[in-house]
Amino acid sequence: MSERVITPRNRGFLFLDAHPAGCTRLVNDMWRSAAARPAEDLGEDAPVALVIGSSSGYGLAAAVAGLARAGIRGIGVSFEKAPTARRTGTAGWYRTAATAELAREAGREMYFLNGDAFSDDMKDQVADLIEKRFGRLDHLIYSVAAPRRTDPETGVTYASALKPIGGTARTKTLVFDEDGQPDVREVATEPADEDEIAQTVAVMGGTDWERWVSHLAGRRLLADGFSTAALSYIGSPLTADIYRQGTIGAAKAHLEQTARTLDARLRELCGGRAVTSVNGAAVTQSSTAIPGIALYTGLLRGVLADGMVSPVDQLAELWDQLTGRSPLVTDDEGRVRLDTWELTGDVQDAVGDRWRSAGNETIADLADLDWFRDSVRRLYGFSVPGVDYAAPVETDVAWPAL
Ligand SMILES: NC(=O)c1ccc[n+]([C@@H]2O[C@H](COP(=O)([O-])OP(=O)(O)OC[C@H]3O[C@@H](n4cnc5c(N)ncnc54)[C@H](O)[C@@H]3O)[C@@H](O)[C@H]2O)c1
Repeated sequence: MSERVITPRNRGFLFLDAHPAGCTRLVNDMWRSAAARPAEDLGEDAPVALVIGSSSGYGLAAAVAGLARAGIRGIGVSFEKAPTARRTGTAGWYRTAATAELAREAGREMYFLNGDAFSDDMKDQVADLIEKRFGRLDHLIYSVAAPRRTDPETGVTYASALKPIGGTARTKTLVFDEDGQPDVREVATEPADEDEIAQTVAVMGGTDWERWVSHLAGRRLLADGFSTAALSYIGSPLTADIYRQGTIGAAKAHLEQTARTLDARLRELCGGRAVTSVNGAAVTQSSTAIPGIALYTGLLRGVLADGMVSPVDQLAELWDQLTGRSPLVTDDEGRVRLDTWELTGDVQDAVGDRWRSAGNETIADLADLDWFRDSVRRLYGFSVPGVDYAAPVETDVAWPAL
């Protein structure tokens, strides 16, 4: 037992500790929101799903919406750090424990594995578990965001870069100083060289997703009608230089091309499907690291307020499409578009106007800064309504047992 009061300590958008009670409460709130049309208990017919990146952001939304709404059972994979004597566990550690508890209460068989999804060892562990417990896999959601990937075949480690391609990008950004005051600045990012582009594609492109599907197909675990979706982002012209036209955009283009190749293979192999799911902007640990995205998301919230569609609501829609509750609709590039609320002309015009006039004097009126600050803190379980932060809390929470 190691109960203590946890106070937030941060450097910029990164916090050193996470609050277990806050993380748990957020997962519970997501569950309630996704279960507006709860799934019936399908027993042995319940879809078997694998969610890779299940502890955070869109992957967590996939796991929670899948369990609460689509009635899935299956496996979640993520890479999180355990609590130690000095530090709490990572937020994803506590969110995974909370997700597992909700799955248990709902009577859904769900296992969580902690380790490197890029490794062959993790692919073997997952395949063994599917074989032993479920016999088949119906759905795979791929939602990994990582700075590095070691290729298991060569041992080479690739690092992703967040840079423009072809020329220097100047973008406005939003940071907060030590007193929490907003600071809108312009930053210049030098263009990536060919090697940085290739390395980013090697980390965040479709290679590992394709390896997962091939691995599971090789073990004959893909059910008839198997479907898989990998998460992607397009985003606004305002962030295009650094995002969609930049190194990460090259990786997303590779991911989307991988989807088209996989789709053709799976149709032939098992009547299956592979798509990318293009989702809207959300405050996550990964997205706050991208220059300009914090400002953009704060302004977007300023324009849309509650009209922003949460990750769990977007993923509930994705599950409806993957499980046949509603038809699977793709654009002409084979992508499921859950980002249309963000990219309408009206919304982009309004965000663009605000972006151009954003400065230190105007930002508080243009962006929803309180929402943005709270959203960042909530990534670590802080600023969650209803949690008593003055009370000691148990940090030594066990990873869900297999
Ligand atoms: N945040 C956004 O605005 C946004 C919008 C649209 C699409 N997306 C896409 O969603 C996907 C997930 O991004 P996110 O923002 O939810 O990220 P996130 O940082 O919130 O979550 C990343 C997840 O990946 C897991 N992970 C990282 N490295 C791993 C490894 N080596 N092995 C196993 N698991 C690992 C983490 O544990 C975590 O569960 C990405 O493809 C991203 O491009 C994000």
